[in-house]
Amino acid sequence: MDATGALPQTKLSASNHDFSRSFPRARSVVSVARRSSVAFQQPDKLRSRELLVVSSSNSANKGMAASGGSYLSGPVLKRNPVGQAVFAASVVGVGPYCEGFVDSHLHVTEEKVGVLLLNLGGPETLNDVQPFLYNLFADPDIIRLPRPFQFLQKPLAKLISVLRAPKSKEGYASIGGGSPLRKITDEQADGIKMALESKGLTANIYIGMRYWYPFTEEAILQIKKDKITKLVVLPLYPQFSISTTGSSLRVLQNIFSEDAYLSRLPIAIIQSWYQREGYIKSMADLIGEELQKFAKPEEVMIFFSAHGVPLTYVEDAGDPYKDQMEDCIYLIMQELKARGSYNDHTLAYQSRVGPVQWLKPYTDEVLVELGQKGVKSLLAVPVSFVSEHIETLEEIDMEYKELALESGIENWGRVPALGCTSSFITDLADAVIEALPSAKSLSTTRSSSEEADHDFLSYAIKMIFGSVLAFVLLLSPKVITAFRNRLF
Ligand SMILES: C=CC1=C(C)c2cc3[nH]c(cc4nc(cc5[nH]c(cc1n2)c(C)c5CCC(=O)O)C(CCC(=O)O)=C4C)c(C)c3C=C
Ligand SMILES: [Fe+2]
Repeated sequence: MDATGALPQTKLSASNHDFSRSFPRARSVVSVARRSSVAFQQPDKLRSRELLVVSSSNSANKGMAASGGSYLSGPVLKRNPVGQAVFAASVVGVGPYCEGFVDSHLHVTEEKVGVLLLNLGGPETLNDVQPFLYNLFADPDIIRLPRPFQFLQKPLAKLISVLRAPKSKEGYASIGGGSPLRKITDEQADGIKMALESKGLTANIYIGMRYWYPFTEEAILQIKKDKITKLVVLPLYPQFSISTTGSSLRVLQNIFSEDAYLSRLPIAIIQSWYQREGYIKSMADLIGEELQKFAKPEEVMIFFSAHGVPLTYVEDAGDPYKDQMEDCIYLIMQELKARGSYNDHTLAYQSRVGPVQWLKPYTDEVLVELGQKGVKSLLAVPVSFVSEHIETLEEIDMEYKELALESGIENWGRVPALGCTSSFITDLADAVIEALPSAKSLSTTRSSSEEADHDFLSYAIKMIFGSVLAFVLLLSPKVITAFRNRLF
């Protein structure tokens, strides 16, 4: 932290615009996870047999990689010559309950599984608001300056954070003086730990926030101290966006690539999980419950409101966020239909910041339109985030509700964020267990560096054109006025 309370930025790599390319294996994690929803091999049966341990030889690992991470054709099982000392329940290689392995010299080593939950973080007091905003705006995945202007990132972050702080503070003051995010994430972490334990996996759970305590950097230090031997990274965002999961993964990439221990640590990254059955069903449960609170549930318009991103993220940078969001809504609506609910629904994007265009339609505009069209009952569903936070508690519950009622909507409801809903937490635990066998160290994924170099060239060309455009735009008085109106 510097004097402003801001987190020192980690060094950026040349491939910083697209972390997922540097982790080509990570892309397949979700699909592997889905394919391998085959149950876990019954640990109890194995417990009663002779002890089995896995050879951690490279050939076994290669076999696993070649098979797309499927643990059924993965590591070679061996009888353990030093069995008595090993973990009786070890089912490594036939299931995800990785508890122990034998290294190439037949030393018994304990597998220590870690789960790193990535989240945004939020100011805990009103004094935290400005430094929190500084950290957010200093993130090159939040304000994407063309490369030649990146030296302006921190001064700009300082300026915007100072100017925006009063408005943000008002918002945080109205929800009790700070963000509830840390408390809720702590509870989710405890829930996941317990759910994993009930499924036979003991794991340390770490929380890594991007913009406030406990910072991702702190979590990684702890992971090192604890000598974790396998790590699953689980962002608490159902859908992937460059601005959220992408940004957090880039922090990880920067730290991991410069640390010998971390670059060898087998790691599985769950990049998005909105399509998991457990998540979709949990969302449908919550929506179904709230619908029942209306006098005529079938007449209620289901209004999905997602956090927006600037349009350029999707159109120029290839952010999959919009596609994933639409897919997510489709899956939730399918689930509701399967349960006999055929409500109308719509999706809009909220919380835009700054003078640029964001994903449309905008939540506030759609609410007004719906009211004018005669919609009388509306159920707001926050869908891009799984905890209550300022944008549910203040923006939706206060601002949008007021706007909706003013616009002619008479019956308003809001679905709570998933928080610690047990079916949801259980599903996240399942996601961890399913991802574990595909954990692979960063050092073995280095072959992607050539790809990154190539990307860098095309990125540099785009940035040169982008910088000229941005320069012209930044000097335009109209833009400056718009900026002032929107931000401050
Ligand atoms: C999927 C969720 C989120 C996306 C996408 C996202 C993008 C994004 N956000 C900003 C600017 C701000 N976000 C702020 C708070 C905030 N953002 C998210 C989630 C997403 N952001 C959450 C959960 C929170 C709240 C945390 C809390 O304290 O409860 C804020 C601060 C609040 C405010 O002043 O309005 C800003 C600013 C941008 C620019 C962006 C994409 C580029
Ligand atoms: Fe945000």
